[in-house]
Amino acid sequence: MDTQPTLTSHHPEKLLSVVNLRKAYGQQQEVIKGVSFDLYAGELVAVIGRSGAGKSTLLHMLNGTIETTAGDIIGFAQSDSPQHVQTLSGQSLRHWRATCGMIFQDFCLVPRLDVITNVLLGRLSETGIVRSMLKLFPKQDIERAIELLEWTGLIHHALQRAENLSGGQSQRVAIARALMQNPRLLLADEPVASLDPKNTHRVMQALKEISAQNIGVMVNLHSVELVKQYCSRVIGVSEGTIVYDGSPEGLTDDVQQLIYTPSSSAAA
Ligand SMILES: Nc1ncnc2c1ncn2[C@@H]1O[C@H](COP(=O)(O)OP(=O)(O)OP(=O)(O)O)[C@@H](O)[C@H]1O
Repeated sequence: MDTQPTLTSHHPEKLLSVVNLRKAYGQQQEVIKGVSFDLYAGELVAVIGRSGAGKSTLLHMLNGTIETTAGDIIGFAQSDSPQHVQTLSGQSLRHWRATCGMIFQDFCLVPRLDVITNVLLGRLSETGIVRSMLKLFPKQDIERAIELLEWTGLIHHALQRAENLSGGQSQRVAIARALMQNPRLLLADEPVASLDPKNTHRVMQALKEISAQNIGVMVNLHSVELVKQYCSRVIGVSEGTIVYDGSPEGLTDDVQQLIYTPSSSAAA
């Protein structure tokens, strides 16, 4: 599974600074209410909280698929000067989204295309739609896709249609597709929510290996057990604010109550 160079450093590279971030959908109340944190290369950060706490909204704002209402998201992941993600548009936004790969609960594969083409579609922004549809992928991209399918254990399914894969296999293809962009950050929105225990562990193990390759990984999870088993850091969100940011070992019963109990019942 040695597909990317391992870099070690005593000063982890900062990939992202989130400063006082806020989000309200339309005229509704804010669902993210002034959130700040930094994200570093090599971290596997879990975001946990009750349903509706704002976890998905947060992740989607980081890669620019949901607009922010206020605050700043500063990306350091591209080699040049820091970028204010919420001000990006057009090609620079597409470039940021490639730097900041994303996977989802429902995989978002193209069911009728074969597995390797789905992986290669991770390079769509570079290859272009016409070349991609005609499967005119550069040789080095095909080699990289094969490498990633070997790493995920799915090389024997490379020519099979994606619609015939199990949920766990589909999620691993989605991870491979995200890695085709050579991201510095990987955002995973409830990637194991629909998976059985065995596949859940396979996907979590894959995310851990990706973070060990000096990529910053941020994952929305509902299981504290998985957080403790796999993650290096956990951010607890309650009603749009961060109420805990620290090690998984620090998730005591009191801290979990703070994260998972609605403020109205906590006050009662
Ligand atoms: N497009 C939208 N328009 C209006 N409100 C929205 C929209 N998307 C999310 N919300 C609301 O924002 C709040 C936060 O939703 P979000 O999906 O970010 O929470 P979550 O913590 O990811 O929840 P879950 O764990 O159930 O996925 C919820 O109250 C939700 O109803």
